[in-house]
Amino acid sequence: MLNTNFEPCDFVLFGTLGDLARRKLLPSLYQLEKANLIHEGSQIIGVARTELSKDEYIKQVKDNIEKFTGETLCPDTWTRLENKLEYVKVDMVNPDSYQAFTSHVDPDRVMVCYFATPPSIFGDICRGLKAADIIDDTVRVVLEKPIGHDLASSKIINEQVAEYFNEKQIYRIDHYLGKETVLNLIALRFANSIFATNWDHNSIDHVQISVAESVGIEGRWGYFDDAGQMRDMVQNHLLQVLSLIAMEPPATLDADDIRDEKLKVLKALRPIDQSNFSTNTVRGQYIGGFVAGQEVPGYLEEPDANQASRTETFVAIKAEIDNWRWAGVPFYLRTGKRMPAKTSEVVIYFKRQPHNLFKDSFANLPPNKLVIRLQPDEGVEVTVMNKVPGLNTSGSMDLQKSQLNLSFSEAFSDERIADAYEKLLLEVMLGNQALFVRRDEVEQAWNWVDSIMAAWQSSNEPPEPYQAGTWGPVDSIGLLAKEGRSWFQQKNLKPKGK
Ligand SMILES: NC(=O)C1=CN([C@@H]2O[C@H](COP(=O)(O)OP(=O)(O)OC[C@H]3O[C@@H](n4cnc5c(N)ncnc54)[C@H](OP(=O)(O)O)[C@@H]3O)[C@@H](O)[C@H]2O)C=CC1
Ligand SMILES: O=C1O[C@H](COP(=O)(O)O)[C@@H](O)[C@H](O)[C@H]1O
Repeated sequence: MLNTNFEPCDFVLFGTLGDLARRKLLPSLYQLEKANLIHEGSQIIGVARTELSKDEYIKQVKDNIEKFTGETLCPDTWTRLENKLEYVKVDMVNPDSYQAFTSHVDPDRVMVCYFATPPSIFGDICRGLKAADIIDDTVRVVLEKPIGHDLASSKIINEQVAEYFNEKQIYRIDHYLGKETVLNLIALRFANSIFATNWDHNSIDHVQISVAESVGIEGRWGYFDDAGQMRDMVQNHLLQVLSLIAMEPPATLDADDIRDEKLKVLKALRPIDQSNFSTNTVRGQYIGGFVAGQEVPGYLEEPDANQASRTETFVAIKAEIDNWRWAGVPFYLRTGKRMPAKTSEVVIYFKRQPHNLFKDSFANLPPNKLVIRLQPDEGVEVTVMNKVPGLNTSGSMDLQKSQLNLSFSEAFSDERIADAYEKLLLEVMLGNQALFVRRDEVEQAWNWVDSIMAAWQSSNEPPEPYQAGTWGPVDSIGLLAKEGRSWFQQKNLKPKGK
């Protein structure tokens, strides 16, 4: 993963006036500039179809950065960033209009083209770049998720881009791969022999991956209703996290070594189809309720809602990985909107001790748990049993469950936790693909998800309602309860928006 390619580049942001660019990408570029991580010779070229002067664009960028970072801008950082900004109006579906932008880019340096646009025009952008004769080996393209709607449509998009760029030039974003705590999964697993040697079916009973959101669909009915929680979260973020937890040790931290191992996990996922979906999946849709004491509407009462929608806003799945390491170890996945709090964690439940020496104080010794808090309150916690200090006359040893707790904000209080997009934008500028998803991974993930969605569709059953502000439909509790297990519950959670 080591890379010293810190060199000037032309960073071209297609869709610079859109929601993602305003909320995430431009604020992340500001933070990178603040940390002196954008080469002084680089420039940032915003592209959209609206007529704007450079000054108007710069003003919009400044307003958005202030709004979405919530910071008063550092004058020196802003001046450096402002001097790098340029705006070009391009109608991205018209190849002739790309000439407008050739005079702004330097053919002798790396060009990063970030496609923050609907995926339906990724192919048009590639064609336009070709028409303007600015494609060569130094161009990198960044593709936003979701890549397609299913396997077939993702193949079409991937093919369209592959006509112009080879896989080494393509950076597919999954912003979970830029989260510090997700990256830490690699460190935790492979830099600590205590975990590395206990990471399989001999030691682990089951794994839970939960990504709960307290927000609803944030005014994105059009996009979300077409996608649903399965395509929006499971196909990408949850399966990427699962792959990092379950993969074999890669030979090195090079991009393809890691991606080869993740792909093997995705290929080993046991198919869920019409024959087994009802015992292995639960889907839900929120109805009105209360989140953080505030009344919120149900999914079908959201603005622009189609009352007949059967789109799922919650998914729980029991996934199984058919390989040597994970035989018999369920991976329970759960994600939903309008849950009581925004909280994501991976919980590894180790197996119980084979024999209980402490029956007098603990009839059932609880299993050790490794809790990896992805967000918020990022950290790692191990639940252990220990002796309660003190003397007694009974001859028994009193035990107590305790936590070994590493909180990132306490342990690294001098370090700011960077937003995932900051990390990913930096990596693409450095030309490191390790944190980006390869085409075969995306397609394999779609393959698994498509089969579940087809089974749901053929069943013709609606999603199970759950009240906003709860942890999802009752059946999701049953998914674990029928196997004598229960979902991990974080304590002291504070509801928090996006
Ligand atoms: N928003 C989010 O939170 C997330 C978004 N994504 C993905 O990021 C991508 C962008 O999403 P988002 O920002 O929400 O989308 P928006 O619709 O808000 O923005 C799209 C941008 O693309 C430009 N655009 C669209 N069509 C054309 C065209 N024919 N010619 C020129 N410009 C065009 C628009 O320009 P103009 O403003 O001038 O009309 C606008 O700047 C999508 O692929 C989405 O799935 C992924 C994760 C989260
Ligand atoms: O990609 C997406 O992710 C967000 C959740 O991301 P997080 O970093 O806030 O956990 C989700 O709300 C959105 O619907 C989805 O498109």
